[in-house]
Amino acid sequence: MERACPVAQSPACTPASLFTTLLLSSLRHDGERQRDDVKDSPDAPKDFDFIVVGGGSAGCVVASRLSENPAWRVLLLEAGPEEPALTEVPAFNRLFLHTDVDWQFRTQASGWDPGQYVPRGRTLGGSSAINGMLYSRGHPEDYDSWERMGNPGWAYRDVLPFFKKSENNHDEVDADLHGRGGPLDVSHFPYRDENVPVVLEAMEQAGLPFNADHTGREQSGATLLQFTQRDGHRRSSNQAFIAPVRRKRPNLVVRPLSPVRRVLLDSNKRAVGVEYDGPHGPRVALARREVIVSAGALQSPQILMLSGIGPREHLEEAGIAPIHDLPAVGQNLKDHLTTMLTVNFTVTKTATERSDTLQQRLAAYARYLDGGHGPLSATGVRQVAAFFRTKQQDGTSGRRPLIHLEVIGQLMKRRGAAANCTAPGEDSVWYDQIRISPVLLHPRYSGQVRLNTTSPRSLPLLYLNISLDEDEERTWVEGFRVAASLNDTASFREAGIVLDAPPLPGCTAAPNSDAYWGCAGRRGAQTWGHLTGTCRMGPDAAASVVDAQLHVHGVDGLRVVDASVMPDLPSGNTNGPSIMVGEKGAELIRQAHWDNGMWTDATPRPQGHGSIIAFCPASCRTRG
Ligand SMILES: Cc1cc2nc3c(=O)[nH]c(=O)nc-3n(C[C@H](O)[C@H](O)[C@H](O)COP(=O)(O)OP(=O)(O)OC[C@H]3O[C@@H](n4cnc5c(N)ncnc54)[C@H](O)[C@@H]3O)c2cc1C
Repeated sequence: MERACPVAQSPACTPASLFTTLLLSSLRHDGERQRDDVKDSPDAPKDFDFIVVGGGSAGCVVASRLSENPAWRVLLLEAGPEEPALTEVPAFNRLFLHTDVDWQFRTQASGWDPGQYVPRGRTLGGSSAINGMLYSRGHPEDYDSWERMGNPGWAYRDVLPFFKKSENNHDEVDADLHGRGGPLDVSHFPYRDENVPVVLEAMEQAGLPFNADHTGREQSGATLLQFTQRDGHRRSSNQAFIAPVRRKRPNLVVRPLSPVRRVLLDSNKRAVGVEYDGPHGPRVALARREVIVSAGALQSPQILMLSGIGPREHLEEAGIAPIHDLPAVGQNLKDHLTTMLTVNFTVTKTATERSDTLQQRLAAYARYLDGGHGPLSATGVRQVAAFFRTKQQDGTSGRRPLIHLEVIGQLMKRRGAAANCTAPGEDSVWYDQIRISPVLLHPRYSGQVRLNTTSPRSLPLLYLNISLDEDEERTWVEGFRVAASLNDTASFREAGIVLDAPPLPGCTAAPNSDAYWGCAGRRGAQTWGHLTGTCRMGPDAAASVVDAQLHVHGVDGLRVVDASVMPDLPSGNTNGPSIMVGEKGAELIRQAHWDNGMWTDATPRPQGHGSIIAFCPASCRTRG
């Protein structure tokens, strides 16, 4: 996930900076997307029907869907800035890591994890603005198991309509399973990297049959992935759900650069508003109906805890007065497990377009600017993946896969114009190495999120607790072995793509042995950015945070709607599922305020600030 060079920070990156500036000036301009709603003066109205905290994958959906009703005033508060224009270039999907639109979390050492960087989007669009854009849903059995955990309404048959509702699929796909006409464009990239068919063929030769649609009836197999993009331009949740309606809906107020400090509760444990830092100072906004927390799996539990909702002992130890004891807040942090020490193949022939010369690079930029064509409109060989069940699963009844093979291009040799710096995206679209990571989709361990300080500005502490039992290690090693077996295929031989498995520092085992791959997994173990589960959905307030309606147990007028509510990981990337949670959450909210064809007004408007100040510091009483 690491970017090779900090673009626009050193003179060495000048060519990259030049190109990005050129592109930037040709793409839509950030300023155009701003509206008066950004101006958050103390006199601005502060009463809303709904307040959505966090404008990420799920939050943008919730705010967009709720504001479809012109009678409801909806406030969307996002901690980060407007989405930068360059996020739309697929090849630059790693450009924004380590920048100010990335929260740049670090984990605490725990289990096999010595401490590592964890990216998260900090901008309108959230992580969907900086992610790899891969569209996945996981397996139908994932959602059936959510229902079996005590969450009625979350089985596959129930969530499928919400996946379809969002989707505007442009490819030839089964209409029973895919949507057309939704706000979120999904399709294959328009540009096909030369090695895409080579890797797909190698996978088939290695026993992974081609599957035309891994989000269809069957997930397993080698596949050409679909992405949240249209004509070579990223479609973040912001681009899909907020940007098209933002100017048209006076009842939707979007405030970037407005981190929420906490949810305000009245003395009946009812959420009545939020306290936040606007660009022009501290503010309070009030919600007549509900507050919806959509700040993602790391910050939704942080906001709940800062609001006094969480494990009593931890809150007291952190110096927060507990208002509602909810032990599961911040627990059950789950993620897919990948590795930095991947199965690497050297591309020995010139099998991919290289940025060897300035002319080639300029040509690529020109092709992109002319309607989104060429290598910059895609993510190189990353368009291919495979999902499969392992031998460990033989004889078991479930069909969901345990391994995802992720394929990435990487530029190892710096040549020609690229010698100065690996420009944004070049490492994925002009590469001389193919890296395959076997991703473990259902590791059993779980971590936690804890408060670091009482300041909303300080990032919470993350413990991944990575560790596998012997069974899981065997499964993972099988993933490495299948990836390495591509070396024995005619497809790779003919294309001159050769396994490169050198001795690994700290691993004594013979290269390409099971022990060698086991060591690569253990030493390279890292997050895949699919953090979920910290406000887990379930029926029991002792073991979960929200119920199947996404209400926080024991608190009125407060829901969590984002990846944090997932009670278990889906068997695939989590952006599509987070957007589905947003769609379903918005519908649950809509139904709760809809009675006999009338919008209900059952929720009493809070009377001034009288009921809130019990939990509001003196400073907040004077705020606008
Ligand atoms: C680098 C990376 C690559 C990934 N690649 C893929 C991929 O290719 N495909 C895929 O399906 N998934 C991918 N994912 C995962 C996927 O993007 C996430 O699972 C999904 O976006 C989570 O959605 P969310 O709504 O829960 O949180 P987010 O989208 O992270 O949104 C949370 C939002 O809340 C805001 N926020 C936080 N605290 C506050 C506060 N106090 N006040 C106001 N706002 C706040 C944040 O700034 C953010 O905008 C990737 C993730 C990362 C980080």
